[in-house]
Amino acid sequence: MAYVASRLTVTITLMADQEEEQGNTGDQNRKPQDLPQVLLLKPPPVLSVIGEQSFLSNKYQFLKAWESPLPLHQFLTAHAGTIQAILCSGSAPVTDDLLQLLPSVRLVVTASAGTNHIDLEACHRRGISVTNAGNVFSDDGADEAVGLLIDVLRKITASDRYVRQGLWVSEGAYPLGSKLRGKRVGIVGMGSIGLEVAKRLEAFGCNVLYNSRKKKTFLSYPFYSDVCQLAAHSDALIICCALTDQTRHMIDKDVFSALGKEGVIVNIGRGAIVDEKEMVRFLVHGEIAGAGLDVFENEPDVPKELFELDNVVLSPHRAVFTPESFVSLCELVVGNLEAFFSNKPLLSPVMDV
Ligand SMILES: O=CC(=O)O
Repeated sequence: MAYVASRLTVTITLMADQEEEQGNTGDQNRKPQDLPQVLLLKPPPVLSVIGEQSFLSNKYQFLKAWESPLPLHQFLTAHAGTIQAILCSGSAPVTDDLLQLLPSVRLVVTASAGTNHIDLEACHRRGISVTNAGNVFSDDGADEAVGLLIDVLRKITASDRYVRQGLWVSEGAYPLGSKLRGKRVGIVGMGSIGLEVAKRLEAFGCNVLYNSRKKKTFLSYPFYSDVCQLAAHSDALIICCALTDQTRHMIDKDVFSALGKEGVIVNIGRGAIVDEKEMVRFLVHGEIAGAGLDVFENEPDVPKELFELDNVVLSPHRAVFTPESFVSLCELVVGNLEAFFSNKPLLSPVMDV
């Protein structure tokens, strides 16, 4: 945490120095009620790590809905005409109904890579720009994906449990895991996280194949437009794509059948990309070999059947979060707000209207 605090202090000091050089210190002297209003519906995870003081720039008046004694609807109605931006994360959906209540909103900044909690169509229709976490989470997401794959293949956490329970002494050797080198790994979603996963897997000597909305002409990995075909040619599938209407339950029983008894699935995208009931059924019946899961359909509820399975590694939706990535996120969020309120191009636009 000391690392985070010191890098952040450097960043904030640098920003302050630059502003002084530009003679731009006026915002600090403005009364809070004159500053642009930014709504927070729920505290994003980054807040508890970075701290409010550092995350919430004093150039804006942040309205924290969860701190108000008023019921949410009343709170929003009271500020309806003045809220210009929303800062959100996956835990607080930005729906068309919410936006209807807030006619002055022109920007939604999400502190997440995924945007499935935002009604993008409604934002587009209402002329609202949207930004996300851009590439700041790509390294950590890719590290976790590869970590989960290695864990499942080499049975790392399962054998850790075995040793801790004293079973090495009473039962002898633990069953061997299987080799990573040479495995055919199908990446579903070749965005910035998928590309980082591919780089890492190449270094481990795997054969990378992929599925994506479109073939990437700059990549030489085999491309499969059909995810079942990808599964049929893969020893493991890593899900890194976004959750959209097109990808919801895209990993279904046909994909699991194509992956087969020796196949492993890793999901760091969103739980609902996978038909979770089918995945549990395939795992329980030994019809796929294992799973490494950071995301689930109804978080924080995880299907209880998975707790019994030693070939499943579970993680509480934290693949992309590290204090270091939160520092970069913090800079990006502040940068997007600054860009928007000074009519400059957004730093990580999902939709710039
Ligand atoms: O899951 C995390 C994110 O979308 O940032």
